[in-house]
Amino acid sequence: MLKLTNITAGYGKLQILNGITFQAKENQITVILGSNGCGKSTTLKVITGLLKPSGGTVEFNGISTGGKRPQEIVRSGITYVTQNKDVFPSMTVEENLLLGAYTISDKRTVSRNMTEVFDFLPRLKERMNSPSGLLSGGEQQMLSIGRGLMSSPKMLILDEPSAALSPKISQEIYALIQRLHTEKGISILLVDQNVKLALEVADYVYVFSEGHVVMSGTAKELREWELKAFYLGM
Ligand SMILES: Nc1ncnc2c1ncn2[C@@H]1O[C@H](COP(=O)(O)OP(=O)(O)OP(=O)(O)O)[C@@H](O)[C@H]1O
Repeated sequence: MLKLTNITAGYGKLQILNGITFQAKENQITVILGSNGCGKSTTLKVITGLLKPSGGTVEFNGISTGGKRPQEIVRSGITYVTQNKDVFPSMTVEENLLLGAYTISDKRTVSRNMTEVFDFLPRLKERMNSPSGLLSGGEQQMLSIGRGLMSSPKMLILDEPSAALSPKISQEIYALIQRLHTEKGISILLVDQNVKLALEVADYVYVFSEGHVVMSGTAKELREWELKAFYLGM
């Protein structure tokens, strides 16, 4: 389980997170929602070690990740799939996938993970020798997720997995997210502007506003909460 307690963080003098407390439980899909600029990505940067919080604690499976470098956090089982599908366009699909295994030194594990990714995402196998820049937007998002899988994660953190994708492709990506959960047993923490799709897969939801958690509950509870219109524009 991932547990954040009273996290404060920001950029220079600008404080963005004003005491964030939440949990993402093992084998669940946890979703963070909230309007632009409320601190969702900043929270993910704190969890993944890219941004040092000014206060509070982050624990993964009972062990503090405070002070750990990003690659140590990846080794502990948390892998970040960043926004914008940042694949390297001139490198092939296979080469991009190999980059995701940068924390693993054992070649047999890397090769096994590659086989598992190709079994799980056969479309990537078909395109393994293509430059990644030739893939469609949805395939690039799939490749970003596949690259995340190369590090043998226990928890995948997905930042805006449906950003800039058509409704149909967004649905495909969400179906893939559910398979990660049900077929591979990977815990998921995701942030998305697509409230409808995110609520369809969520086990538990946190809503942020101005660097605070302002609501939390199951997706069903959240749908019923009358103030959702105010925070989520639904
Ligand atoms: N590197 C940075 N330096 C200064 N300010 C930043 C930096 N990164 C983000 N911010 C600011 O911090 C605030 C929170 O940004 P954050 O990316 O966490 O928001 P978000 O909730 O993920 O929003 P969005 O849904 O638009 O991605 C924003 O006002 C943003 O402009």
